[in-house]
Amino acid sequence: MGLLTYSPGRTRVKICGLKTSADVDSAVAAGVDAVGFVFYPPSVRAVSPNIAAQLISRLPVGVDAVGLVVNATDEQFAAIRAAASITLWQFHGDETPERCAQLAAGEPWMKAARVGTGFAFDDFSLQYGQANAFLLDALVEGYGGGGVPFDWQGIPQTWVSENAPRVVLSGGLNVHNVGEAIARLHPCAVDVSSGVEISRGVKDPALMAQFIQAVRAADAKTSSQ
Ligand SMILES: O=C(O)c1ccccc1NCC(=O)[C@H](O)[C@H](O)COP(=O)(O)O
Repeated sequence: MGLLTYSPGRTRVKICGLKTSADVDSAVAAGVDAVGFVFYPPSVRAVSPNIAAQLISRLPVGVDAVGLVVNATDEQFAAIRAAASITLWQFHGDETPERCAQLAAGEPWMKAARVGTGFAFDDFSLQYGQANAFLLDALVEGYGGGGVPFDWQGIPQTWVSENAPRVVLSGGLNVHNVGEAIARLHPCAVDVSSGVEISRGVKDPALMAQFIQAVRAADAKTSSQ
C-alpha cells in the first residue's frame, strides 16, 4: 500500500538506513511499509546507488523504496535516479521547496522538518505545501539519524489535526515510545532508524519486528477506543 496511505488505525512504518540484503529481508518479514536508503556519504548508513538498486530488487510490490538525500547536487541526484527505482524521495537537508520540486520532477516526495525549540510548523507546511508528506524529525548534528526525539508537545494540536494524513513522525522512536507517539499524534506513518539498531548503522531483526509489533499494538488500542 506504500508509506503514505493514510488509514487511521493502521499506522504505516518506514525503517531507514538499510544497508544489507539481510536488513531488507528482515524489515519486509516484519511487515514494513517502506524502507529508506541514505544517499548522504558522511552517514554511517550511506549506501551507493548501485547497492540500493540491488536491495530495492528484493522488495515486494507495495513496499516503498525511499531515497534520502541531503543537499544533493544535480549530478548526485541523477546518478541515484539512473541506478535505483526510488518510489518516494526524502529531502532531509536545506532544500528549498523549488529545489525539491525541481529534483522530484513530478515524483512523490517528502520534506524533513528538523524540529528544534520554537519550530514554526505553520510556516513550514505553507512553504512546503507541494510535498506529499512532512517527515518530522529532531534537530540533530549531521542532519538526521540522531536517535533522539523532539518535543511532540510542541506541535500545535490544530496543526496535527490538519496535517496528520501527511505526517511521518520520526526522531528517536523505539519500541518503548512509539505507542505514546501514535496515541498522541495519530500520524500517517512513523519512521525509525537508531531505535532498531544494536549499534550505529547495524540493524537488528528482532528490534525491527518488536518495533512493528508495538505499532500494531498501539493501533489496536486506538481502534478499541
Ligand atoms: O540516518 C542517517 O544517518 C541520516 C543522516 C543524514 C540525514 C538523515 C538521516 N536519516 C534520516 C531518517 O529518515 C532517519 O530515519 C530519521 O532521522 C530518524 O532517525 P533516528 O532518530 O535514528 O530514528
